[in-house]
Amino acid sequence: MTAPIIAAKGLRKRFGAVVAANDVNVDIMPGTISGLIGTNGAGKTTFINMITGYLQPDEGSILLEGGEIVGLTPRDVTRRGVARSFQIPQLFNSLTAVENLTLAEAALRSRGFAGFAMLPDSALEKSARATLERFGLERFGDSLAGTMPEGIRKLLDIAVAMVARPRVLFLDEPTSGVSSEEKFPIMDRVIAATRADNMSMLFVEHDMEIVRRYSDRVLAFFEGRVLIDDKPDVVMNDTQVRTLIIGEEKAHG
Ligand SMILES: Nc1ncnc2c1ncn2[C@@H]1O[C@H](COP(=O)(O)OP(=O)(O)OP(=O)(O)O)[C@@H](O)[C@H]1O
Repeated sequence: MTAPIIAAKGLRKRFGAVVAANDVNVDIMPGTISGLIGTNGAGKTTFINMITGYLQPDEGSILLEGGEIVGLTPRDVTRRGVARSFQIPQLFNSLTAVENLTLAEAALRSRGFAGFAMLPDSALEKSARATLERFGLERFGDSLAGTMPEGIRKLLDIAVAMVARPRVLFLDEPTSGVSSEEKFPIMDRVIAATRADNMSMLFVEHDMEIVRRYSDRVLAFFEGRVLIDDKPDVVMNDTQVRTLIIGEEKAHG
């Protein structure tokens, strides 16, 4: 039997009276794409924050290929092969696309922002341009990140996360804030890159058409718990999911 690449067990997290994670158990299998859905405040971002080291769970364990990662810093989690994006792109707006990518790579290779010194490195630039090509962004190489359309910024932000060549990638609302015509091309690029590297990917998404089309399995969160974890059709047709989540998400999106 294949072992999960990530096994989250018994995760709990409270913020005062709010229980954001209430005994969350999730296995992520190698090479799979998981959609994560849930109402606003269901605990989706909290879950990603705990896995990627941005939040420490109050209780529970997160195993990456069998090794505990609770307690590691975000940087150390990234170094072990788990990358992420945020709801809002984390780009340097006054730098070009190539500079954003080379900076990310330099920072990974070095131990911090001493990486700035490595910006003119032609090998880094070549690698950045190859990444841009992979995402169909080559014509934006010399554009400033702050001047790009939102869909391009989202894609560039994901490309930056992938500089680490992660084995597992977490995307927090990769298509939020972009037009409905842009959503599918963005997902097509991201999924192609994910599959080409046999990466595991989990993405938070409010658009049910995107979830249905791109997920191998879907996790539905409600009030800090996993309501159901199954194939997309099973989850989408589940009565509780339809009543508690999909109805509300239609209004949301
Ligand atoms: N740092 C924090 N301090 C206090 N409360 C928080 C904090 N982070 C999250 N919460 C609360 O925990 C609950 C879960 O939040 P979370 O952001 O994980 O939900 P979500 O499912 O990602 O929602 P959305 O779809 O709106 O992004 C919410 O009630 C939220 O207000």
